[in-house]
Amino acid sequence: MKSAKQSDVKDDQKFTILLDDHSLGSLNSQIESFERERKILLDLSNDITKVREKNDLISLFSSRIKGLFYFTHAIVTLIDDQKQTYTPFLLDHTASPIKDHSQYADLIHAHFPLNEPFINQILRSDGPEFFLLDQIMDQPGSPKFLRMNYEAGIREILMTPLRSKMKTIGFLHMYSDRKDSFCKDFISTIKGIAPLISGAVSNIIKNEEIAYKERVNDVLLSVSNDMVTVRDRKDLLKVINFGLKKLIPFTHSVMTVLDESGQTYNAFLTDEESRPREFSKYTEAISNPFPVQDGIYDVAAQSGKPAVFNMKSFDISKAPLWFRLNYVAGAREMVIKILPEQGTARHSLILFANGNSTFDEKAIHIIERISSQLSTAASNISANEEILSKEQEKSFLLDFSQDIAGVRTKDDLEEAISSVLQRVLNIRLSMIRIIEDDGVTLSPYMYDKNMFYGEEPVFKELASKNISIDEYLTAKVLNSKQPVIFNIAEEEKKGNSARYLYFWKKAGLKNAYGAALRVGNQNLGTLWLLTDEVNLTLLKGICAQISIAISNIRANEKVLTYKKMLEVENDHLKEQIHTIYNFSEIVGSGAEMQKVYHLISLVAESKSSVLLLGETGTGKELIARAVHNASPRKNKLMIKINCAALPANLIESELFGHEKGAFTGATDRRIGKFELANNGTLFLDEIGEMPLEAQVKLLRVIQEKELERVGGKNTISVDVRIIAATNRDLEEEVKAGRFRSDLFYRLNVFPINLPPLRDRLEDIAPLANFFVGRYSKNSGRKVNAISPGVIQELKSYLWPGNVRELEHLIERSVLLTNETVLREVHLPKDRTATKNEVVDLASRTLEEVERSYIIDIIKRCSGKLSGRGGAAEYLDIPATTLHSKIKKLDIQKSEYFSG
Ligand SMILES: Nc1ncnc2c1ncn2[C@@H]1O[C@H](COP(=O)(O)OP(=O)(O)OP(=O)(O)O)[C@@H](O)[C@H]1O
Repeated sequence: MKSAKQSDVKDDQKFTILLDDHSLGSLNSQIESFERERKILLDLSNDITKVREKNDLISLFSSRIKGLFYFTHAIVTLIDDQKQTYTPFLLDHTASPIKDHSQYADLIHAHFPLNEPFINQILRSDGPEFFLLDQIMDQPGSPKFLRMNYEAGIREILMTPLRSKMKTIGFLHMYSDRKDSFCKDFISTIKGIAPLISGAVSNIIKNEEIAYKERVNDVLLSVSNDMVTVRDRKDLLKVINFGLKKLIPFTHSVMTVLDESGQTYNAFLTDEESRPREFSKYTEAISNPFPVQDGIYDVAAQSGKPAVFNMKSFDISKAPLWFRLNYVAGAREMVIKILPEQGTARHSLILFANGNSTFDEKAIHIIERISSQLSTAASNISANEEILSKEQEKSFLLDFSQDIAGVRTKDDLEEAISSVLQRVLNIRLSMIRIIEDDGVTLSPYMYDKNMFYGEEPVFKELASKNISIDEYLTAKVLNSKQPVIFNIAEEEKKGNSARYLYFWKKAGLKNAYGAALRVGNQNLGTLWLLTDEVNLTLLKGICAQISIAISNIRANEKVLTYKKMLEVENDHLKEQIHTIYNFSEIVGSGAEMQKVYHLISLVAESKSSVLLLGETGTGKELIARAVHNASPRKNKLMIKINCAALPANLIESELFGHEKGAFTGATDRRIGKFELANNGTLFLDEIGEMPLEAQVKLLRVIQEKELERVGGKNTISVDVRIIAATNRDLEEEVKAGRFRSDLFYRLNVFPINLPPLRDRLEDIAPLANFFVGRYSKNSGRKVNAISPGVIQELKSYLWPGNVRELEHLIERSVLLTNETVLREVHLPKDRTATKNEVVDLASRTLEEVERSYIIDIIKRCSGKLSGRGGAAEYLDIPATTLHSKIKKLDIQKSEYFSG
C-alpha cells in the first residue's frame, strides 16, 4: 500500500524549494497553481453558502475539484457515535458508477461499523489517506461498498476524515477509476479543503437538526390540536395515521386496551391500512383477548419506554396470533409503548414497519412525547363510549320494559323476546327453563323452535325433558349472581352436557350465556342465550325484566287455573248441596242396613279404598257420600265420575286433565277430576264399565299417587281417596278378562254389599213414607200417609230397581192422587222373579224353591195369610191350600216374622 503520508508535502519544505531553486518560472507556475487552488476554494466556499439541497454540496464540490484533478465521484459519510457506525450522508448519485446496482438503495441507508482496520487507519490519520481498492476490499471487516465500487471499475479511494471541534464527524470519500489519480497536489488540496467541507457538513447537520426539530414540533402541535377534537376511535386513528406518520414511517398501527383484571389485552383500535385485514383469522385476532404475559406486552410494560422488537428474532410459532398475522403480512419491526395510566383503562400503541431501524432514537422520542396525549384521548374515548353505551343500555331497557309491561301471556313474551333479543341484539334464545313447584326440577318453558334447522325433532325431544337443578351448567348459573359465559369449545373439551353442546355448536356461535331468572332472591329458572358477544349489564337488565314477566304470567296462569277450578268446584258444590238436600237422611234401620252402617263407621275415618257392591238403585252413591261425609275429608270435594258414561277417547283427559293444545279441540287447559278431588274423595261409579285401557292408567295413578295431564310435562302429586261402586260381579268380570285383577284387588280393600230392597222388607214402609213426604212437599200435594193396603202391595213386590224404583213409583203415585192418603200405586204388571232368582232356582229342589218362595211371599204380606193383601191371594191359591202347604213344608212363624 502506498501511504498518503509519503506524498504529503510539508509547507516549510515548499518554502525551502523556493529558496533553493530560485527558478522564477517554477515559482510562477506554483503561484499560478496556488492562485487556481485559492480561486477554486474561494468559489467553493461561496458555492457552499448557496447550497439549498444538502446533496448539492457534494455535486458542487465535485465539479469544482474536477476542474483541477481527475476523480470519478465523491460522497460524505457521517459517524453515528451511539451506534459506532458511519452511514452515507451526502451523495452524488449521478456520478456514482454503482448507482444502478441492485443493492444501491440499501447501501445508501446502511450503517458500517467504525471498528475495522480500514476505518481505524483513517480515524488515526490527520489528513487524507489513499488506498488501492484491490488491496483493502477483501480485508476482514472491509465495508462491502469497496468491492461494489471495484466491480464497477473504481481502483483508488482517498478517504479524508472530516473534523469539527476536534471530533471526527464523518469522512469524505473520493473515488477514481484511474491509477495514480490522487497525486501529491491533489491530496494537499483536499487536505486544505477538508476543514471547509467539515464546516459545511456540520452546518448542514445543525440545520437539519433544527429543521427536524421544527418539523417535529409543528407536527406534534397539529397532532395535539387534532387530539383535542378526537371524539371516537376513528378520529384517533386518523390523527395517528395522518399526524404521526409524517414523523415516523410506520406501515400501520394498533392500539390495545387492558381488561379490568389486568390479565389480558384486546385490540382497541385497528388500522384500515393493516394488511393482516386480508387474512381470515384477522377477526379472531382483533376480538380475542391475549394474555399480558406473552413476552411482548409484559416486556414493554416493564421497560416503561417504547419497546422496539425485531420481529424476525421471535419464534413465530409461539408468538400471539396478531403478531403472527402481521409478520406474515410483511412486518419486520415493531414498537410498543404502554401508554401512561389514565383512570382504569390502560392503552398501548403498537406501530409496525416492514424494514429494520425504522424505530430509531428519534422515533422513540416522538412516541414518548405523544404518549400522554394519546393516552388521554384513548381514555376519553373509552369514557365516552361507556357513557354512550350506558345511555343506550338505559334507553334499550326502558323500551324493553315497556314491551314487557304489556305482556300478559307466554305468547306475548315469546314475541317480545324474539323481537328484542333477536332482531335488536342479534341474540338467539336457546331456552328458558322454570323451576317446578318441587324446587328441584326445571321444566322447559320457552325455546327458539327454528334455531336448529333440520334437527328440530331431536332438539325438541331433548328440550322437552326436565332437568335437575344440580345439573352441572344449571347449578353454575343458579349459584351465580352474574350471567355466566360458557365458551362452547371449552365446555365441549370438558365433556359437559354433550348433547346440548352439540346443538349450541350447531348454531355456529362461540359462546352460550346462562343467567338465572330471579324475582328478589328467589330463583325462578334459567335463561340460555347464544351469541358471540353481549353486554353483561344489559343482559342482567333483560333477565330481570323477563323474570318479572314470567312470574306475572305464571301468577296470571295460576289465577286463571284457580278461577277455573273454583268454577268447577262451584258446580260440584251445587251438585253436592243438591245431593245433600236429597240424601240428608239414609232411610232404613233394618238389620241389613245396620250391617252397612257398621261397616261405614269402621272404614270412614281411614284413607282406604271402599268398593260398594249392590244392584242398581240400592243406594251406592248415597252410601259413598255417607262414607265421605263421615271421613276427615268431609270439608273437601267428593268428585263423582260415572265410568259408564265416559266417552272412550276422553277418559284420560276427564280423569287427569289436559294442557292447552294437547290434542285437537283442547283449546284450554283443563283440570282433571283426579286433581279436582285432591285431598278429597273420588267416587268412581259403575267402575265395572271402565274400558281396560283406562283401568291401567287408573291403577297407575292410584298406586303412584301422581299423574300427568294429557300433553303435560310435569307430574302432579295427588292425595285422593277412592270409593268405587258397581252393580256387576267384579270377580266374574275379572275371570272373564273384562276387569283387571290388579285393579280389582286395589279397589276391593273394603267391600260393602248393599242389600237389595226385596231383602229389606222392614225398610219398605219407612222409605215409602219418606218419599211421600218429599214428593208431596215438592209437588205441593197434601199427601201425608199411605194406606196399609198399599204398604202390603209394596212389600210383596220384588223391586228389581230397588230404592230408586220405589222412589219413582211414589213420586208418580203422589202426582196421580188427590187424596191425603196414598191408596193406590201403579206397580208393573210383570211380577216374575228376577234373573238372579232364576239362576238360584236351578240349584235347588222343587220343594226347597216352593218353601222359600212361600216364606218370602208371607214375609212380604207381613205375615198375613188370608184375605185381601194376604199371601194366599198373592199366591193365587185358596187359604186352606196355603195352610196345608205350610204344614207340609214345616214353615215356622219365626221364619216369616224374622225381620
Ligand atoms: N236408604 C235410602 N234412603 C233414602 N233414599 C235412598 C236410599 N237408598 C237409595 N235411595 C235413593 O234411591 C235412588 C238411587 O240411589 P243411588 O243412586 O244411590 O243408587 P245406586 O246403587 O248408586 O244406583 P246405580 O247402581 O243405578 O247407580 C237415589 O235417588 C237415592 O236417593
